[in-house]
Amino acid sequence: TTFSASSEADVLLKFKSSLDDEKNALANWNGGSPCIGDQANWIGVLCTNGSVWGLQLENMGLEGEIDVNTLLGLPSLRTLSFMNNNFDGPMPEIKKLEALKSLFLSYNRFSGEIPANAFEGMSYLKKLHLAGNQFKGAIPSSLTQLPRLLELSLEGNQFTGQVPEFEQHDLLLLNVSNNQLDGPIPASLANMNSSSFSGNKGLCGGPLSPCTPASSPEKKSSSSSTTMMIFAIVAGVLFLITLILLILCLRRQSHTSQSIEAPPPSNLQKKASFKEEGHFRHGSPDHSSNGKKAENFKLSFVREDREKFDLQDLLKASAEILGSGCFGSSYKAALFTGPAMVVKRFRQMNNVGREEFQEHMRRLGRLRHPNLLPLVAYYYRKEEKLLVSDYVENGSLAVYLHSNHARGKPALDWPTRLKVVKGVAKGLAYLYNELPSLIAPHGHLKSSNVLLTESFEPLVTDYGLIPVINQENAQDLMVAYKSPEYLQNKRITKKTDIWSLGILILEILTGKFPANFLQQGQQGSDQDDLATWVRLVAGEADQWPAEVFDKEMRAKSGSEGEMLRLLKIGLRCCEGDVEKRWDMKEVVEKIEEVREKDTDDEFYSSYASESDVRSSRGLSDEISYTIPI
Ligand SMILES: Nc1ncnc2c1ncn2[C@@H]1O[C@H](COP(=O)(O)OP(=O)(O)OP(=O)(O)O)[C@@H](O)[C@H]1O
Repeated sequence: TTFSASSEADVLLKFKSSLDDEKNALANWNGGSPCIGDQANWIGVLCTNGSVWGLQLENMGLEGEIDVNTLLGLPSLRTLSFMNNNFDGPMPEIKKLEALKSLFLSYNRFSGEIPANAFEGMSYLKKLHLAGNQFKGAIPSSLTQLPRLLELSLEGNQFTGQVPEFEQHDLLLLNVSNNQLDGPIPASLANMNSSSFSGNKGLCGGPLSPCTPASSPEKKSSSSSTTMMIFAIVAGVLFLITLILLILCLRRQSHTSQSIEAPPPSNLQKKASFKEEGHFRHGSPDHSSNGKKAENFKLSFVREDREKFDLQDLLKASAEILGSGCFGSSYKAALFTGPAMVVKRFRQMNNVGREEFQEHMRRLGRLRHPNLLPLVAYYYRKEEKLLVSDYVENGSLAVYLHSNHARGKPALDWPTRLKVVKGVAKGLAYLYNELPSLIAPHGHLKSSNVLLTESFEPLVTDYGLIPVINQENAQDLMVAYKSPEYLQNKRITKKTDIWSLGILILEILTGKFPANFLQQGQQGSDQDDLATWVRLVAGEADQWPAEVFDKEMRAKSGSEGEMLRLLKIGLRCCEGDVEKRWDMKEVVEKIEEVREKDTDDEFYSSYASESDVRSSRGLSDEISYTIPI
């Protein structure tokens, strides 16, 4: 049976009706066909031949029910991603979608046990990502029966029991770290990296330390009753202490809850022609009665060369939310006569007083480089700060790398990706020169902080903020604090930004989202990042590591050597040992040496196909394709 486009539209609309789309992210799911040929007309929909083959509804603040039965009406559906939303409740009954090849549910709030047979019969499933939820109980045994499984990411849940045997599998990626698993690691997984298992107190064997009699669950259960009693007493005392601390904490909170849960509405809110009250959960325009004087809305400009305006000027036109990051939301607001601006709201910025803040903003305002997005103005209030910069029409690199399908735009090709890397490296080198007093002059380099001009020149943003960010929050918020040196030694160095650049390069080349590989805010090793995955996959390939590169990246034939060279640079930047890691100067030099191949050969699109790409490509012999690990 062929399904007409209109019936797929109906299916999707029915699917949407059970979702809770508070941010109205799926606003353009209204009329027409979701797909026109291979192009998506609706956001988050992936299309092939006029049919829906995937849904990529990520970072949209979605909640509600994932109505699997309705999705059965999409016969070409092969991939589903609901990563980074707010879905909760039990694992959806996904096995009904027998033809599914990949499922990404990481970083939601799913909970409860997953039935042992939850994945039974899913003979096409290759990738299953459930990281960062609250699943508990045993790892479902049906996973071991999936004939095509390649990637299994279960980290950051509360799975208990033993790691099952994956005998018939050639898993490329396995991560069960940060759960509550115990017992020996099965022999079939013994050659996996230790980071795949770290953060489970009871696991042993394989790449971890050898199992001792005490680590065997059977032995544990036969412990003498005296040990049990001592344990019970200690647990009881601990429970009491926790209870007392909790009560004290609650008391303290009740004193401060005014400021935590309902801070006074900001001037921005009060003035808000912003209609999205939901986005200002902590206050609404209704509370704006205590009108303040206009001078309170005054922006402080850090550049002389810009026309001055006030917050009111910005807010006369309606504002549009661009997205919510770690610190708060960013809004696009248009001046009446003049360009659109972006106002980014920061809450965790009370590290320094007004004077010092002002001085630092002025320092940032003096920076000028073709690859830096200039800071234009700021607004200071004790509780929150607003930073104002130009709106960049083309949006962020993150969107180009991870949602291009949804936007119906072609994926970035190799020359463009190389140009972006070169520009970012230059911007970073400039920051290193101009802000020598900062340990990590950028501190927050990631793909959503790289904006693209019309000609795809990168503009780096959110730089130089480490000195003004609250130190107690920085660990949860900023990229520099996810580096191996911080996770291991609580140390940030002059080379920490190089690590972020390395991860960014690998993200650009692989098309993979680095946060999926990071241990979310947990103390851990440096082994869990995207670089580890690249080393693992590329190291196992004895030829050109096709699996590593983004399949969507188009390039002229013969570019492989240069692509590989950049991949190796990315890996050198991610070197866990800071001493061995390249410094800024070295990295920029190496990146500059990478050239885009200058021939008129036809474009090939072999990365777009899932079939074996090696045969379709003329590999030149002089290049070594193996990655030294
Ligand atoms: N000046 C700008 N022009 C166009 N888009 C922007 C601009 N600044 C930010 N954006 C986009 O708006 C969205 C939200 O950005 P924001 O900076 O608030 O969060 P983030 O970068 O995702 O996370 P973080 O808060 O950690 O920096 C992102 O997709 C970002 O790329």
